[in-house]
Parts: sequence; C-alpha cells; structure tokens
Amino acid sequence: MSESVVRLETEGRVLHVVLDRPPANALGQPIIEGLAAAADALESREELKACVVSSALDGFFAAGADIKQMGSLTPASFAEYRDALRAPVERLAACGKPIVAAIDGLALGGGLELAMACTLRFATPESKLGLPEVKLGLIPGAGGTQRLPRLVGRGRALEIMLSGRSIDGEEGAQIGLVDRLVEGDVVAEALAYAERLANFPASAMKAIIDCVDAAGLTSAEGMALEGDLVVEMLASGEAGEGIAAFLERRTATFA
Ligand SMILES: CCCCCCCCCCCCC[C@H](O)CC(=O)SCCNC(=O)CCNC(=O)[C@H](O)C(C)(C)COP(=O)(O)OP(=O)(O)OC[C@H]1O[C@@H](n2cnc3c(N)ncnc32)[C@H](O)[C@@H]1OP(=O)(O)O
Repeated sequence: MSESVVRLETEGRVLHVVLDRPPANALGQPIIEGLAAAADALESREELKACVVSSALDGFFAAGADIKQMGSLTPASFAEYRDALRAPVERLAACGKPIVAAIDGLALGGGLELAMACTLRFATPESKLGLPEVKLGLIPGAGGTQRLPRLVGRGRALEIMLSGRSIDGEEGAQIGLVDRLVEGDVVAEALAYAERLANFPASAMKAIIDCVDAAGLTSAEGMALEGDLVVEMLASGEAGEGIAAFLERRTATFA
C-alpha cells in the first residue's frame, strides 16, 4: 500500500520521493511506511547521492498528521504513531545525503516538519508553510519545536507556533525557512540542483552537512520533552475539542 502513496523514482543518482495520498498527503500509516522505505533506500543504496521530496497533489505538499485518524487514538497509540512518524523523518534528517524538499502548496504541521528535516527547502512564492497544531490543542510533535527556532530564530519561531499562522514562500525565504524561492517548476529546479550535487563526492557532502549540523538542529532533551508534551496535549480535553472542531468544520472553542 505504501508504494502507491509514496513513489520512489530513481533519476540518475537522485532519489525522487513523490508523496501522492489524496486529498492532502495527510501523514497517516501509508505515508509513514513510504517515508521509511525512502530512508531505507538512501541508507542502503550507495549509488543514490541526493534526494528530492515533492508532492503529486496540486496545492498540497503535505497537510500534516492525519487528523481523521487522530481522534480515535488513545494517548498510548498516539505516542506509538508519534514515534512511527518521527522515525523515518529523523532517519532522513540523519542520512548524510542532501535532501531537497520541493514545496509548491501547503506544507503544514507534520508536513512542514518533514520539510524541515530535509537538508534544504525550495518553495514557490505562493506556498503556505505553518505549524498550526496549537489550533487543534496540540503542539508540533515531529521535531518542529526544535528545528524551526534553529532555522528562523527563537522569536520568529515562537510567533509562528503560538499563532498557528501560515507564512508564504516569500516570507519563508526572508526568515530563512525557505532556502531558494522558485517561480515556476520548483520540482524541476530541485531535481536539477540535486543532480548537480550528485556529481560531487558523497563523503564531502556528508562532511559538510555533519559539520554544519554539529551543533544540532535538535537536542535529545528537546525532542524528548516535545514528544512527552504532544502526547500530554492529546490526553487533554483541549485536543479533543480541536480535532472535533476540524472534523465538524467549525471553529474550536478552548477553555
Ligand atoms: C494511523 C496513523 C495515525 C495518524 C495520526 C498520527 C499521530 C501522530 C502525531 C504525533 C506527531 C505530531 C505531528 C504533527 O506535529 C501534528 C500535526 O501535523 S497535526 C495536523 C496539522 N495540520 C493541520 O492542522 C491542517 C489541517 N487542514 C486544514 O487546515 C485545511 O484542510 C487546509 C490544509 C488549510 C486546506 O483547507 P481547504 O483548502 O479548505 O481544504 P479542506 O479543509 O476541505 O481539506 C481538503 C481535504 O483534505 C483533508 N485534510 C486536510 N488536512 C488534513 C489532515 N491534516 N488530516 C487529514 N485530512 C486532512 C480534509 O479533511 C479534506 O478532506 P475531504 O473532506 O475532502 O475528504
């Protein structure tokens, strides 16, 4: 099932990971499995030297964790899926090969967290990026509270996560969340960039990434705290109201 919603296409020495789970690339089990398969390929196939992650869906990169499946989860199963989603995302972040997220549309919640786990983000000006978990009574739980501050600074990260607002690609490029603003075909540009990188030694590219990230885009303590608190939020009645409101297409009312 996962191979149909996450296509792994080899283009020379570049792995092109295409998310294709209508209607919004919600990060449910099939996509989680597909991302794990992508991490397997990057870790095991030496000939693959770079990667692009894109979406086959018009208007969506990925709209985040699957809210439709969230409402039925207990805190224990939510924690299980938190770890199931985090695992491939962190493996991609740690694979030592450059990964470009090619964003043309909505990258929200876990969708943006996936993009932030990539080495670079290329986006169109009209793309929308955000961590709206607070609107559901949740918090980002797949590394967003760790990576966003290190990419854009503490203040901007807090302003974005506390408000749950989305920013467009232009603003993303201004604050350092988007590394290349692309008018037109962002996937083609990302693939062309990745193909250029694939001509360089894998060891040198890994060394550059390792040195830049030596200070870490995440900390073990921070990831542990985020992981515990996202489950705590789900266990609170607030997240139940947030999830129900989304499913009932109404505005949530929090205490
Ligand atoms: C079995 C696996 C369990 C899966 C749960 C995993 C739990 C583990 C999580 C722990 C880690 C946390 C990870 C992360 O930090 C948490 C999150 O990502 S929470 C979700 C954050 N994202 C959002 O809040 C966005 C919600 N969506 C919207 O606000 C809007 O849909 C939109 C994206 C702005 C688009 O709006 P519109 O253009 O008006 O379109 P619609 O609203 O009608 O949406 C179209 C269609 O897509 C469905 N959809 C959109 N987003 C999601 C989603 N996140 N999950 C599931 N489905 C989604 C929407 O319901 C519509 O479907 P349709 O009604 O047409 O069938």
